[in-house]
Amino acid sequence: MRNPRDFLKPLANGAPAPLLDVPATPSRMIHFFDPSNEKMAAKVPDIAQKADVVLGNLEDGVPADRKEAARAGLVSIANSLDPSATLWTRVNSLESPWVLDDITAAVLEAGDKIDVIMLPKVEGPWDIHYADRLIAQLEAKAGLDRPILIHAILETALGMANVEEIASASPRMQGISLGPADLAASRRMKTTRVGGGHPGYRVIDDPDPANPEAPRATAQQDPWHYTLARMVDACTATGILPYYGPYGDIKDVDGCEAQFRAAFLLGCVGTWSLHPVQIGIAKKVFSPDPDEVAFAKKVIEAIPDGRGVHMIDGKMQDDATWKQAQVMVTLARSLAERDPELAEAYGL
Ligand SMILES: CC(=O)SCCNC(=O)CCNC(=O)[C@H](O)C(C)(C)COP(=O)(O)OP(=O)(O)OC[C@H]1O[C@@H](n2cnc3c(N)ncnc32)[C@H](O)[C@@H]1OP(=O)(O)O
Ligand SMILES: O=CC(=O)O
Ligand SMILES: [Mg+2]
Repeated sequence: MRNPRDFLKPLANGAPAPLLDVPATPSRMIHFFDPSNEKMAAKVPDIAQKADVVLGNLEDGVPADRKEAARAGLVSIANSLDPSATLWTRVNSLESPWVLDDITAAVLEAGDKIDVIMLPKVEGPWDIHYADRLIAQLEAKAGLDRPILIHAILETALGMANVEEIASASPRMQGISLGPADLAASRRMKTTRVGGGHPGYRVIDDPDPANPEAPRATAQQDPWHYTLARMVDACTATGILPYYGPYGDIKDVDGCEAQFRAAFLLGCVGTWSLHPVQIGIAKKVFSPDPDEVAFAKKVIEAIPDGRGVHMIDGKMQDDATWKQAQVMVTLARSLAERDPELAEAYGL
């Protein structure tokens, strides 16, 4: 049991007070880079002008002999990046030999520049409680005046079983991303991919009794549907934000767009981009379609108080569709405030 009156008190003397609400700044794409890779790191200042969030990755993808260089690179980039950029980091997992130094360096040496620490392989609320207290102690030591938030990656079967408790573990929680590669391994799924579908995971029409030899229509299904839908509910129910995650087939831009769109339609606010080409895909998908926004505006204008039943363009609209229209227009407005091109496309 935790005393609810203590929920918004800092976990260490001198640490900043927790936030009541997750900041609603756009995070349609969290662009990953390896801070130990000089070529990639050199591109970050430019990429930070295009991507909503840039993330210095210290975990998987960074070889063991470059973990320290990646940590040092993160601190150096944090302290030289344009302050208008939004910087996150992904630290190594909690059982690794690097994570204590990762979190310590991120908070003590760049804590005023890093908004969110992404924690991989979170298995239950105990992992969040550990990181929560540690970050509070370090924030107090660094004299920070705003809390650094935690973003969990959902990538083990146990984490999946505890997703609601993870989402509600602390007011420091910002959101959760799906980690389809590690989750597939943890679940013993028989795949060798980073996210996306699989040609073997499909449904097929029944045979035609009149013509049993005729070809049967078949279609690939989304193996992440259950996971994403449950994650979206856990996040939304607790006031934090849900994200898709990585799509590893960089050259398959259509597959990437389809996977991102499925996540967007289910309620995710953003995704990861692993390669510069995925930034544009994420921007296109996670910014609502101008035609949908125009229809949503029409619904709101036609039903200013959101009540009753109405026919608009041949479709029944009532209190519930009015709320959907509000979701669409609120998102469009928040993006339009920062992006003149979208403001024009949405007429906002
Ligand atoms: C399951 C998980 O945990 S996913 C998260 C961990 N993985 C990652 O973060 C992967 C990040 N991305 C990458 O490492 C790379 O994009 C790769 C390995 C997938 C592909 O890299 P490449 O084969 O070099 O791609 P490509 O040749 O198209 O790159 C073109 C340019 O973009 C740069 N680039 C590629 N990815 C990135 C990136 N994420 N950020 C910045 N620059 C990048 C390359 O350095 C290259 O630069 P150059 O033109 O100066 O030589
Ligand atoms: O970390 C991401 C994953 O898919 O695993
Ligand atoms: Mg992973």
